[in-house]
Amino acid sequence: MAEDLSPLTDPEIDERLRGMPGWSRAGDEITRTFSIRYHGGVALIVHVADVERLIGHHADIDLRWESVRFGITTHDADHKLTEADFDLARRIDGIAAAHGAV
Ligand SMILES: C[C@H](O)[C@H](O)[C@H]1CNC2=NC(N)=NC(=O)C2=N1
Repeated sequence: MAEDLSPLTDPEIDERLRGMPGWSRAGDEITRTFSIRYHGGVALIVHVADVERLIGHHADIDLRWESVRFGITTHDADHKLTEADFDLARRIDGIAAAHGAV
């Protein structure tokens, strides 16, 4: 899938985050932590991984007993933030909601 991997500017990043409650910027990645009990988190990750494989964009994922943290940046853009990161984040929000993660 041809995608625009040009790094976003700080104002563009801030503008996108304003419409994505729960997500925040940590350096050159965006991150969100969902509360969900362990086995729910495993199922959530499997679902997210399926979508990541389809879109060719992957998050760093931290699975714990009561939470799952996603961190996203674009490796191919020298680990800068691009539109692909926000696209994946929006997809994760929809999947997490379907799994009852908050
Ligand atoms: C060939 C493969 O699609 C690319 O290496 C993809 C894989 N997943 C990726 N994930 C992320 N987060 N950034 C990338 O630049 C990236 N590139």
